[in-house]
Amino acid sequence: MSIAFDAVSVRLAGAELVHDLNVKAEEGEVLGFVGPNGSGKSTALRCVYRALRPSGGAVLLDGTDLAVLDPRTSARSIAAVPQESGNDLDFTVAEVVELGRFPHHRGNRPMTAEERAVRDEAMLRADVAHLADRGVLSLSGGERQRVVLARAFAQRPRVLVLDEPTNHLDIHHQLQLLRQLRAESLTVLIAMHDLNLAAATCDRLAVLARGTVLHLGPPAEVLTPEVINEAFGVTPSVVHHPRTGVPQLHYDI
Ligand SMILES: Nc1ncnc2c1ncn2[C@@H]1O[C@H](COP(=O)(O)OP(=O)(O)OP(=O)(O)O)[C@@H](O)[C@H]1O
Repeated sequence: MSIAFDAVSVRLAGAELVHDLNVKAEEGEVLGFVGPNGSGKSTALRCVYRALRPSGGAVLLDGTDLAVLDPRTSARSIAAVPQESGNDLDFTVAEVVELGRFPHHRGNRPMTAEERAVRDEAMLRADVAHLADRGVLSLSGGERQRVVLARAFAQRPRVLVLDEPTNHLDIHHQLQLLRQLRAESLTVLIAMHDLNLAAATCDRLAVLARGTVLHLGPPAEVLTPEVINEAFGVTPSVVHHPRTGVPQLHYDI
């Protein structure tokens, strides 16, 4: 499924946080959102997983305005790994991951064996199966992040929205997640601060600044010293990965 921001703007507390946002992730594409702090990445993504409603324009799921879909319907297609999960109840890991099945349920039926298998597979994929019976409040930051990821996998979405999903993960789990995202036929919207990992992961990057897209294109086109300087006010040296050819940025400290 595709996701498009069609002239999206977001006003909150009298400020325009996002404006004139026009970008479309095609089915199966990994689209990265990069940009300085406060540039509107999270605000834009929150409109896709419906934590925020655009004040102008629309977010389109395969051409349909999300605003006309009931939340449970869109949640069958769109899963999110937000920056903060807001989960401060001491559920077990298995219980939190089960919540991912909620949009697919009718009423309060107990989980079927098939549903449990989906949950268990999601826990394995996010490497939290060994934590299934632990309370989430007792987990480390990275473990908790992987539980939220498992919940999103359990949702079996067509579109996955991830806001800085690697910020608590060790390098092993960062690479595991980013490889998984590339291997799936999911449409992925991902906000990232690590531009080198973004270059290796994303088909295209949207560079945001001051609430709108400054540049959009494949990593090799947008990760140039000029664009990085324009967006972040620092000038990197750009080299290319010796095996993959992906652009990688280095900085003088
Ligand atoms: N609820 C709110 N009310 C007022 N301003 C807000 C609100 N939420 C976000 N903002 C402001 O909107 C701007 C964009 O925030 P957003 O979180 O989208 O940026 P970001 O690009 O994700 O930043 P970061 O890289 O720091 O995570 C920021 O200046 C932020 O302070």
